[in-house]
Amino acid sequence: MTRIIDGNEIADGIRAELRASVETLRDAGVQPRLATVLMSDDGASETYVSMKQAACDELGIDGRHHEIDPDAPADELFERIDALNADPAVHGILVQLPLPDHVEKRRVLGRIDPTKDVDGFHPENVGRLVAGDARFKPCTPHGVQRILAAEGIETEGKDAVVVGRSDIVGKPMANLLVQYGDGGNATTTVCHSRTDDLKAKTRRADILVAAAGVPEMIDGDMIREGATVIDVGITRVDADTEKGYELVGDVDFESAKEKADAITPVPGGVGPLTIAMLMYNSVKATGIQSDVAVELP
Ligand SMILES: NC(=O)C1=CN([C@@H]2O[C@H](COP(=O)(O)OP(=O)(O)OC[C@H]3O[C@@H](n4cnc5c(N)ncnc54)[C@H](OP(=O)(O)O)[C@@H]3O)[C@@H](O)[C@H]2O)C=CC1
Ligand SMILES: Nc1nc(=O)c2c([nH]1)NC[C@@H]1CN(c3ccc(C(=O)N[C@@H](CCC(=O)O)C(=O)O)cc3)C=[N+]21
Repeated sequence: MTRIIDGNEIADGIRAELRASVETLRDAGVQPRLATVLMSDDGASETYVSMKQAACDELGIDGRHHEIDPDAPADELFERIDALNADPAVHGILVQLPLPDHVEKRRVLGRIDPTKDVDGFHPENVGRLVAGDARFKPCTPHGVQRILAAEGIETEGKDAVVVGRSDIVGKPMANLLVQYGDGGNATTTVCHSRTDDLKAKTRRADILVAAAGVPEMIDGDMIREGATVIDVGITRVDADTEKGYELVGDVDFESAKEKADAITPVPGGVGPLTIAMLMYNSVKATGIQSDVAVELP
């Protein structure tokens, strides 16, 4: 029987433990605070940011939301980041991506204080991750690692294939899978839009992570019998539903389920873990900055 992995359940468990970590900090007189910054009027981005704020509320983290007009000059965003960096009461800063075209992503990510960089996208944190000394693991790949661990799926010695090489999902995912230690030691292949004969690569995967953002591009025929399939992709597709859209993953769930031993659905798979691991990094950042020893799940 194919196992349908319940991301909400795994995320609930992590959040429950994080609540105790937040208590420890508050008992020590430290109120964890996460600033989210949105410079976009995209509906999906607005939804994600409000979900992050709701997760903060649930855990007792003080979530402060900042909005910047998408037409404003980039300097307005830089000045806001500088102010948040300088505010000792703010422990975590997340600038929601994507940003408007006139704002250079690299300059933004490099401007955030690396000890407050709860996304783990600052070059210092990327470097630490690659060097095997991660401070903040990027939330989505970290969440995928937690799913594999929770499901008892061993990575050591396995063939892992990641479809996608973005800075926020594909590259850090591949990096975690190839690291020494638990959740790593996999033989890892990274595929992208220029990959020749993608199917030949994905069919070798014991663990397949799909993060291309192309709805249902991975079907059962591209999956090895018995594989674990992790679907990171989320695309809003127009549909006759209350919201006017539905969420579609990169994996054709019905045909993939016939081949996979375990598979994540969309929604209810990786997404909830992304939010849980953002909370994890926010608690970790607070501990680092306040010098309070805090246990993390
Ligand atoms: N569940 C969650 O928590 C999250 C979900 N997402 C979702 O994951 C998906 C990926 O996000 P993100 O990494 O930011 O996206 P990007 O668009 O930044 O990257 C997509 C990657 O997929 C590759 N790709 C695109 N088309 C193909 C193809 N036909 N075959 C092989 N590779 C392909 C691209 O290749 P190339 O580099 O050559 O262009 C690129 O490397 C999106 O659907 C996004 O919404 C993202 C973050 C969190
Ligand atoms: N700086 C930055 N950090 C991010 O972590 C970041 C970002 N920018 N930009 C966009 C992507 C996307 N992302 C998701 C978070 C939660 C769900 C999630 O919880 N999804 C639910 C469903 C959500 C819904 O109903 O729309 C699920 O899959 O079950 C999905 C995607 C974080 N991202």
